[in-house]
Amino acid sequence: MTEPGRGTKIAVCGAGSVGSTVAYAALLRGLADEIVLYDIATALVEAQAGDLNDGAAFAPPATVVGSDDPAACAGADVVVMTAGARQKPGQTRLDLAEVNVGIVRSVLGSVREHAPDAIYIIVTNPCDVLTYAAVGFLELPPGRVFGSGTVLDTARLRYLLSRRLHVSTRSVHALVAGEHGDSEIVLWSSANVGGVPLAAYDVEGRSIRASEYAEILDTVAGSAYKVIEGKGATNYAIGLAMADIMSAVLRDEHRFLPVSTLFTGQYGISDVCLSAPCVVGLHGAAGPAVLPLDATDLAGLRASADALHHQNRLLGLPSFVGVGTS
Ligand SMILES: NC(=O)C1=CN([C@@H]2O[C@H](COP(=O)(O)OP(=O)(O)OC[C@H]3O[C@@H](n4cnc5c(N)ncnc54)[C@H](O)[C@@H]3O)[C@@H](O)[C@H]2O)C=CC1
Ligand SMILES: CC(=O)C(=O)O
Repeated sequence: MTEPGRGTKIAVCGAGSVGSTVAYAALLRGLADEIVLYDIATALVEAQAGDLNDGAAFAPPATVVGSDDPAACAGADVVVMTAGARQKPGQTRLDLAEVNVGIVRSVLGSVREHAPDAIYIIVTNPCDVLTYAAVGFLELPPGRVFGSGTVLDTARLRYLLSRRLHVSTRSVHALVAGEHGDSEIVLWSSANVGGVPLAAYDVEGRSIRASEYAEILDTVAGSAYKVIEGKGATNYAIGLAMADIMSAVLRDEHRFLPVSTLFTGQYGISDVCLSAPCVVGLHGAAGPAVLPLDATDLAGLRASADALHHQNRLLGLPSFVGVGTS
């Protein structure tokens, strides 16, 4: 592992709820020496950076810069894309696709000129569609462009299962895969608690029955809708999730994380970005790894891929298989 925060630079595009919370979480974790917030809203981005710098006495040493100039992202090791429209109550993530494809293309098109060697992580929704688009137009090897994917959804699932089973979230090993959105699935066949397969887990009368799976998935997939209904946006959990992903990159942790990457035949899925566990480190995201799934999980993953594939075609995104794979 590399030392954290030695000459490292993170650039966060978009200084709204998500971008500012990602910067805050990165600051508290001591992930970089310099954190740049870039946004077209000049007053907002300067205010967010000023507010974060005012907390310097309480965090590991780092400088936060706020700028409306993409050149401020020059030399970044990691670029996090959060700029763009967010869901209004009742909207799905896919409803944002058309407007956000244009924003991601214009923002990352200019940032790439200044940060050609960075790892690019897409958070803006719909995360998988935008990751697919970005893999194409950034023309970088696919592993250097990936989406935050279902890392957040997986955290939501682990939290929910941990409450029901009265165990630490850290002892729950269960993954959400597929779309970061309505067609996501839980990989029930590989879920375990403290090494015990979830289906066989029964401690102090606490267990999860297969009959509860659908309701648990609904709760996990509905989590963002509920938060957005109440406060207009989600920001804290994605901020923490992004700090974890950036730590895996900058500290070269080689961690398995369910991030969104271009599939090239894994699970019989090609030419679409969605989440399955990938090894994340300084190189970006390698994979996805192919887990032994049962027929139900495999069918669910393929159905999620089909939904995203359909969306990519509706948007007229060209097929990018073979681009930047060297
Ligand atoms: N992947 C995930 O797990 C999650 C994704 N999101 C997504 O993150 C995105 C951002 O959400 P919020 O921060 O809540 O929205 P927000 O509205 O608070 O912030 C968006 C920011 O983007 C900036 N922006 C817009 N166009 C720009 C451009 N062309 N260049 C530079 N900056 C530009 C705006 O000025 C604004 O400050 C949304 O698409 C949301 O759906 C949110 C939570 C979780
Ligand atoms: C908004 C969103 O994508 C989430 O919180 O999952």
